[in-house]
Amino acid sequence: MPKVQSHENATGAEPVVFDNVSKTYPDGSIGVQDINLTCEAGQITVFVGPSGCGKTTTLRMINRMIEPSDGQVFIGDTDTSTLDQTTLRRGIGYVIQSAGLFPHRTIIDNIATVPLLLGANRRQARADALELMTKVGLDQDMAKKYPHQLSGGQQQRVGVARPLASNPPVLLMDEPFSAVDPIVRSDLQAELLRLQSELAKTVVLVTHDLDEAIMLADKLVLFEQGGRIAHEGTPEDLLLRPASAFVRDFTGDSGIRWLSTLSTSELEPGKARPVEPDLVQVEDTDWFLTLDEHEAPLLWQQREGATVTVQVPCRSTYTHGQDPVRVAFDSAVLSPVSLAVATDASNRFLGFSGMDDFSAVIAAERRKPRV
Ligand SMILES: Nc1ncnc2c1ncn2[C@@H]1O[C@H](COP(=O)(O)OP(=O)(O)OP(=O)(O)O)[C@@H](O)[C@H]1O
Repeated sequence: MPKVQSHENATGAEPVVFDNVSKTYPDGSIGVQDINLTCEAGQITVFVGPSGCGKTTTLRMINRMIEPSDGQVFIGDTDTSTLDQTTLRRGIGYVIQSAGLFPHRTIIDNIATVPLLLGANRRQARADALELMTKVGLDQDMAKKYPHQLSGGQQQRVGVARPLASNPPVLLMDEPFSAVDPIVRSDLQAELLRLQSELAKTVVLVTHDLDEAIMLADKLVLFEQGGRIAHEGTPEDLLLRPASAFVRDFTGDSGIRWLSTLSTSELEPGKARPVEPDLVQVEDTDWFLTLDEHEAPLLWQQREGATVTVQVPCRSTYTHGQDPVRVAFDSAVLSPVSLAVATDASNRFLGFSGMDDFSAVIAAERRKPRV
């Protein structure tokens, strides 16, 4: 986890600080009450919680799409209420669920919108936009296309690239990935983490998906009914040390979810005896794993001598050091010998990991001192 810091970080990102902030809507509805919270500079803070508990209200008070009724919101040392809204929003990127692109502008012009509005040189703005397309994983061939010619996931990548064009220190994301299918969604999540490791913005993100929150968050903020914060901390804090019964209920299956925060890099895949270039045996068993010509896992086989008696496809593997222990656990549960199949980033077979290996990682993690 990145080290917590409250002041401007090396990349110029600044913290967002809520000081006793409340919002009551004109009809008397309570949006949030007494929010005291720091979204640390250069980190991802994720708001989760049941519907109607104030996540979006809190997010939108940062760029003053919603004005607080009480209290102050700071970006760095600046009280946001002292800035005019245009100046404030220039420093804050905003990504929404449906990408919110201009339908009649090309992708490149969509991305370059804000720099052009601010008077940037057209050629430079477009060159920057092309570079950003690559950064968010979009093919530059798409530059001249219109939003409706792109898939939902591609549009959402443009939705992320557009605010980044003005290089804002703060990026707000309201359910950014909820309109796309699960596979695209996990690609976009991985892309966001990769981008963030490079850009280190102060990101504040709202999601309904607790697993997404656990994957992305440096700090998780769980809201509860009445617009109050039930618990804030690292994902591990919420999962293993819930502050209340509400937090415990909300984070159900917390032990399994916690495995999403543990790296597989401490596992040492083994237990495999090479038989032929494309065949390994699980040590001390009559089970074998066949490999294809690129050494990628292919089939589980049970053998009696040279006869294959059972054969099932190997459908679940984990990428060693890249996937979390939860993925390895899943692979073990789905394998006929209760062993996870480890591969390298090129999907080449590395070895097997078992429940005892996971237990060792969990025990080691539990022994680590808490800060
Ligand atoms: N414009 C408004 N006028 C009156 N009440 C509002 C308004 N916007 C939000 N609220 C109320 O404020 C509370 C918090 O709403 P908010 O949208 O912030 O919740 P949320 O946690 O983001 O919900 P969801 O997960 O459903 O998007 C709710 O009770 C909601 O009904």
